[in-house]
This record gives sequence, structure tokens and C-alpha cells, in this order.
Amino acid sequence: MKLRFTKMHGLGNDFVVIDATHAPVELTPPRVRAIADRHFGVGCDQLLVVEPASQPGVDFRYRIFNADGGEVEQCGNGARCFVRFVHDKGLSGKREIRVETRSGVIAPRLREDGLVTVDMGVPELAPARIPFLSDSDAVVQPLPVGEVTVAITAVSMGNPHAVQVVADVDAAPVAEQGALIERHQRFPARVNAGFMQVLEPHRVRLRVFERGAGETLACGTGACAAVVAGMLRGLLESPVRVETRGGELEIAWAGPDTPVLMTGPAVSVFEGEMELE
Ligand SMILES: N[C@@H](CCC[C@H](N)C(=O)O)C(=O)O
Repeated sequence: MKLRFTKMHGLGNDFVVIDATHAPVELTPPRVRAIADRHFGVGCDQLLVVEPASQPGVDFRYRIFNADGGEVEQCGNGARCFVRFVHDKGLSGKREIRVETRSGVIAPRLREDGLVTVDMGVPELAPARIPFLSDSDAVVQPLPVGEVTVAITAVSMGNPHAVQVVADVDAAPVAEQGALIERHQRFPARVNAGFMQVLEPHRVRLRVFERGAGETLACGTGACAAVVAGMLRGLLESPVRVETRGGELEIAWAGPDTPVLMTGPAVSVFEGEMELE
């Protein structure tokens, strides 16, 4: 069976996007892994599937699969690409779209200047809801990782994040520590591991070792979680420019119980057709 797709990226976090609004597409974990494979497939960090909404008051449903085949709750860079995709494909005439994800409804808006602003919802800090196994709801918590103990802030942006502050993001042990944190026993659903260097109250550098994908060039929910963690620690003030290896995002947050707003680009690279086995 032939399947049409669009290759997209948000700051180099790359996606294969599939339009399943007219006919369902069956995506098993082996199929997702085959498509995401950078040598034998198309190659991507995440596969995004656009489907009809399943509830009233919502325009679409958008599903997210990591390169390892697992379906997950949220993807910030993907949300920006999603709205660009439905606009470019003529699937909706609206510039602001309400879309269901596994972790609730979010609202990406395609601006006249081509950037996309996404209301990413209210961050969740209660350990049980992240999920993070802890008896304490302290903002900064020790986490033993291999031979060292790091100080993390656990945040859910619909998906789980463990953010630590580092002196120099280029020297941070992202690959080694990221892999251990991702599968740490205190994160039963696994976790995205963020490494943030604070430059100024309104500017940080960030690298993220993503659950199910490894280090990516940028992580939208990771940027939101890092700014929330930095503001809760008293290190940052909104809005914050987040510099990733793939480019910059602007993150704004008015504080607890309010939604995080993320602004950045969304780019279509090419259209393709693949054989699905
Ligand atoms: N790249 C994404 C996040 C994708 C999902 C993540 N790896 C997870 O497993 O939660 C983003 O831009 O937010």
C-alpha cells in the first residue's frame, strides 16, 4: 500500500506527517519504527498523524508517535507543524485550530508573520500526575543518576520532563545521563531529560534527550518545561528566549495555574510517497 506523507520540522526536530482525515492509517510500533528509521526508512524523530476530531468543539485529532514506535501524549514542535500542515493542505480555513491530543485540547495559531503560537495548556507539577515517584512536592529534588546525584525539577506539559540546570550545555553529559534519566525507575512512564544553561533571566540554552527518540535538535514541550522549572526556581522571568541546537523559541508563562505559550517556526521540507508493508 502506498502512503503519501509530508516531511516537516520545527527547529530541526523532524517529522513525517500523515493525513488520515479521509481514511484511517494503521500504525503498529514496527511500522512506525520502519518509517522513522534514518537508513532504511524516511527518517524522523516523531511521526504525526492528523485525524478527524472525536468530540464536538474540536477541529482535529493529532496523534504523536516517537521514533521507537511508542505513542505519546504531546509534542510542541509537532503542534506548530500540525497547524501549518492543515493550513497548507486546505484541510481547514481557520488560522487557530483546536486539536485533541492524548493529553487534552491545545490551540495552535498560525500568525500572519508565518510563526506559530501554541497555547500548550497549564503545566502539571503534582508528582503523581507527571508521573514521578516522590513523597515530596519540592520544586527541586535530588535524583541519583549513575555515580552522581543531580537536582531536577519534574514538570508535565502533557508529557513528562525532568529539567536540570547545568553550567555549560555544550559540556553537559546529555547522551550518557539522558539515557539513564529517560529510564529512571522514579519515572514509571519514562521521561524527557532537559539540560538548561541560564544565560540571563530572559535567555537560556537548552538540550533535551527525548524519551523514545534520543537527543533531538529541539524539543518544544522541553522548552516549555525548562522555562516553567527556571521560573519556579527563581532563575527566569517571562518571556524567555530558548536557544536550542536547531534554533530559537519564545516561551511565555504568567505563573502557576496559567497556560504556557510557545512561539516558533514550522517548516515543510518535501512531499513523498512510501510503500507501507
Ligand atoms: N519533540 C517533541 C516531544 C515529542 C514527544 C516526547 N519525545 C515524549 O516522549 O514525550 C516536542 O517538540 O515537544
